[in-house]
Amino acid sequence: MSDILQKIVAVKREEIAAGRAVRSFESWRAEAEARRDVRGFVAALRAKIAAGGAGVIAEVKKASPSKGVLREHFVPAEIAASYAEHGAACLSVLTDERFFQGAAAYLQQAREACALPVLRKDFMVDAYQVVEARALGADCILLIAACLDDALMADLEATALALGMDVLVEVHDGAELDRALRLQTPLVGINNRNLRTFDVTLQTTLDLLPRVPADRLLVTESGILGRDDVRRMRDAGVHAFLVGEAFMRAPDPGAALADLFA
Ligand SMILES: O=C(O)c1ccccc1NCC(=O)[C@H](O)[C@H](O)COP(=O)(O)O
Repeated sequence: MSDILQKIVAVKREEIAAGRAVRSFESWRAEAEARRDVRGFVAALRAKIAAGGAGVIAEVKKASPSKGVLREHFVPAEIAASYAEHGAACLSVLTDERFFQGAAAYLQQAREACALPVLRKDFMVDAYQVVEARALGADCILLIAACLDDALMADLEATALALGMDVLVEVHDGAELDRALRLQTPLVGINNRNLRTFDVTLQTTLDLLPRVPADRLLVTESGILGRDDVRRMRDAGVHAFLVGEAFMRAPDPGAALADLFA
């Protein structure tokens, strides 16, 4: 695991321990199970792609470890509404506070402002976070293969699927991809960002793409900044995109989405 992931995961474990002292797993799970409002994340992506468009997962992210603060005027509900108006398939909302200046409340505010399915973008290492995610309204969770061993990854996936959520499994190399393909989820994200160096290259997606079976839905993640990037990915057969920075730096994130994928 890279240094930054190790640091983030250590903080997550502290947060989970603190969370358990305030509210139990069973209490979150009961609230999660009582919700009957899951929005289909994979279905929304597939519908956009089937209609001939791009399946865009539009990110709501104030800051990141590699880039610092991306946006000063940061109102999640406003950003989410603009994304929905301009054709996003789904949202990704950072809920990590320490490293991304995110918040659980941002996920709730973004989801309430539109009808799009929402990914809880965080670093999941415990089923506690998964039941909490659904109780907050998340429709999908992120599992980062580099943070998880096979047994834990499968366990977190099972918890999410049992609650009706979708799962995006994220990989950065061939070994992680092999592990991800043992999961049930069809949704496989290839992160173009190397989390050791923070270098970003779309070549990562191009290199791993031939190894992704046709029944999986491949999402290219990170570093999609211009129309050339979109064209390069589409020409290679990639139709789903997770984009943050390019939208967050724009005055109107939704208008930037429409422009990027015009
Ligand atoms: O972006 C970082 O600095 C980072 C550091 C450690 C773990 C994850 C990190 N980023 C998460 C992401 O990969 C992006 O939020 C996502 O793929 C969107 O990327 P971009 O369009 O380049 O903002």
